[in-house]
Amino acid sequence: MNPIHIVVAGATGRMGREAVRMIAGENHFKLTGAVARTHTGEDIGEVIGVGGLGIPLTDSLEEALEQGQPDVLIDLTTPSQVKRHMELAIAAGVRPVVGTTGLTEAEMRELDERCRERGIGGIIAPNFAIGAVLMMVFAAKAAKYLPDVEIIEMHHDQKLDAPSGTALKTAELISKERDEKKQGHPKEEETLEGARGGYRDGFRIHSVRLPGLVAHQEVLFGGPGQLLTLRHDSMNRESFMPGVKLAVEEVMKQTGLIYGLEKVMDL
Ligand SMILES: NC(=O)C1=CN([C@@H]2O[C@H](COP(=O)(O)OP(=O)(O)OC[C@H]3O[C@@H](n4cnc5c(N)ncnc54)[C@H](OP(=O)(O)O)[C@@H]3O)[C@@H](O)[C@H]2O)C=CC1
Ligand SMILES: O=C(O)C1=N[C@H](C(=O)O)C[C@H](O)C1
Repeated sequence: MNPIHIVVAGATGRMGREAVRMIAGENHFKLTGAVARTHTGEDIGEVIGVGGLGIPLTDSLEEALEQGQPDVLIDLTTPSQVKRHMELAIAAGVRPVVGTTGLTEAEMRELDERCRERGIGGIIAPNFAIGAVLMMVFAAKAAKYLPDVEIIEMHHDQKLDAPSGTALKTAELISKERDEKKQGHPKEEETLEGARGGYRDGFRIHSVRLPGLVAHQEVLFGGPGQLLTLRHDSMNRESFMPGVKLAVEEVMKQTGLIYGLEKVMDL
């Protein structure tokens, strides 16, 4: 079997360097390019401390796509770059596997059309940690029977977007399972702006940012006399790699853009 050729955008970042390590450790994956704004020309393996991989960093995804002829782009960059990267990849017939958060629903619809026109698959996974995907799916099931819910997501203080992609995806899955319901007291008033969090389909999402955190989420359900708490913790970025590997394997079999890893899992 030919290995799947992969370019990583954001290869020097917290997630990107884990992805490069994961690819280097899999016989059926081959790294063909690495993109970041810094360290141009340096070997990505040397930059992340795993020894030479023979892949120089470039600051141009266009160049990495042309030279490496990859099958898959793994994008782990920033909300401001991800759409342009996906457009470039799809136009070149390269399947995007995207962990970068911050794309709007309208942007995802447009990118889905582009994938279909090109006859290729793409996967956007707001969270690659298998445990986090299970938490989201379990939350949707719980919401059917315990419709009063609030989400608390907690991340490191370098995160650019709030709420997290995981919280938004959890909210979307919950909203599909329960009728819109306005929670809390009808006369409730905030005496401190933002105290009740962001409002979405009748419920609240709260974002915490602190040094020391990695990626954590609690989904709290309340009913008369009872509470159910679903919680997931990523202790490090290695936790996301089995999901990245699964997404790369699955994207080769799909057509159109898939939003959420649960759609390629047997759940
Ligand atoms: N789906 C999931 O499971 C997960 C998703 N994420 C998401 O992944 C993304 C990356 O997170 P994280 O690794 O923590 O971020 P980092 O800030 O650590 O890394 C960002 C990477 O993107 C590169 N980059 C930034 N701007 C550009 C640009 N204009 N062109 C090319 N490369 C660029 C940076 O390169 P340089 O250093 O040279 O600037 C760096 O390599 C975020 O959106 C985050 O929310 C994070 C964890 C899990
Ligand atoms: O920025 C992060 O770190 C993470 N981002 C994703 C999100 O927004 O949900 C996934 C994970 O929570 C880590």
